[in-house]
Amino acid sequence: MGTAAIIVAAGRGTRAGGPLPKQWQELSGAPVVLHTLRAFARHPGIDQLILVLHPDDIAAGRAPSDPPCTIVPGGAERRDSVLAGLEACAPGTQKVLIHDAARPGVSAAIISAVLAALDETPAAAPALPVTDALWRGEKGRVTGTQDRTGLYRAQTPQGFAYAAILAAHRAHPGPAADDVEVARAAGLEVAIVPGHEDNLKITHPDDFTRAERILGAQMDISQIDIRLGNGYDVHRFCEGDHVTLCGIDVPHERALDGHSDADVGMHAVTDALYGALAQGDIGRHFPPSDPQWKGAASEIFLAHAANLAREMGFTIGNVDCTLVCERPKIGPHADAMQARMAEILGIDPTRVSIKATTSERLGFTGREEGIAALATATLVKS
Ligand SMILES: Nc1ccn([C@@H]2O[C@H](COP(=O)(O)OP(=O)(O)OP(=O)(O)O)[C@@H](O)[C@H]2O)c(=O)n1
Ligand SMILES: C[C@](O)(CO)[C@H](O)COP(=O)(O)O
Repeated sequence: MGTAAIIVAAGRGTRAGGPLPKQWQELSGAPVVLHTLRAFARHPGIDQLILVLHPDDIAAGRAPSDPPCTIVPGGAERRDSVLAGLEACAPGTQKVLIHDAARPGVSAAIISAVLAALDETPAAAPALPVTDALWRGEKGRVTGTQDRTGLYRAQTPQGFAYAAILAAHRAHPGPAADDVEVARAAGLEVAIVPGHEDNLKITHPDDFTRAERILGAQMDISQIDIRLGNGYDVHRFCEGDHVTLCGIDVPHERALDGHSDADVGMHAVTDALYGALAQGDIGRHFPPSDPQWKGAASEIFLAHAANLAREMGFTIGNVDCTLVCERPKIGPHADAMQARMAEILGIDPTRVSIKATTSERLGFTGREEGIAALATATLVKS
């Protein structure tokens, strides 16, 4: 529990406007605050994550459950929220990073740079040198110029030796623009590490468009958790007049034998999802020894696997299923199977592929003793 990250998200975002405080508005498919939390959750140097929320947002049930974090009610001013977060750090905390939820574009490189600088100084923060000319102005007129030498634009995460910043915050008498100001008032030396333009603080309505662009560009493969799973299943033929494949009843002179409805395609896709999640297989979640699953519709299994994926924070990228049989012919039913599978999975049909092959009359499928199915599924968490 050596290094904590405190994400302050208890402001009301009045300057940004919108139907919800800025940290709850959607950006690239997730609330701003979730992008920020994930950036710290996936950094290997962070041991504990503390999220400071407005009490109204906690009461409204907005606190996220994934990534796992300690939820703390914030205060009226930013520094009240920071102090609440500091007080909630686990015993033994050595270093702490304090970051605005409103900066979702923070990179792993900035987090690493601040952490590394803390090995040398009790405080460190990212900043960018001012590059524009600076004026003073009044009533729409320039009234003077300001030398920009030695001026920086401060960003977060601002990092500190934990005990030192806790004591500094507890002792600080008045307002403070940021935690560096509090640290300096307590006499701490603060190192400057390079900030980045992409680490912008969403403050005004236009900033959402910029932040969306930045997050879109940042979504590189190294930041996305992609899981691949495979599934394989076989059911033998028995007496009957139809087979159920990928949720569709297909007329046939035989049926498939099984404990459930023997939907071999749906079972393979279900196992591919469980496999991608490293959560075993259908048998583990729905034991064949349990009589309640006798003759069960396989969509129960598929829906369970899809919901489990969502609960674990994944979206289903795609599924691809190959049915192996000489007969019945799958082609005429493939579109209906695709639509039904997509409906159960809760995804767009363009993400579902159902295809078939014969085995050239070789083996048990070639001899029409049964049907086999193979499936692949991808899951994505960003
Ligand atoms: N009482 C407060 C005020 C601010 N913050 C957080 O501090 C960060 C930086 O503050 P700012 O950008 O000023 O956010 P708001 O106070 O929400 O914005 P505004 O001033 O426009 O209302 C934000 O992530 C904000 O949620 C906080 O945790 N508690
Ligand atoms: C902490 C900060 O993000 C550093 O730039 C900034 O001071 C927050 O400013 P605000 O006045 O709360 O918008």
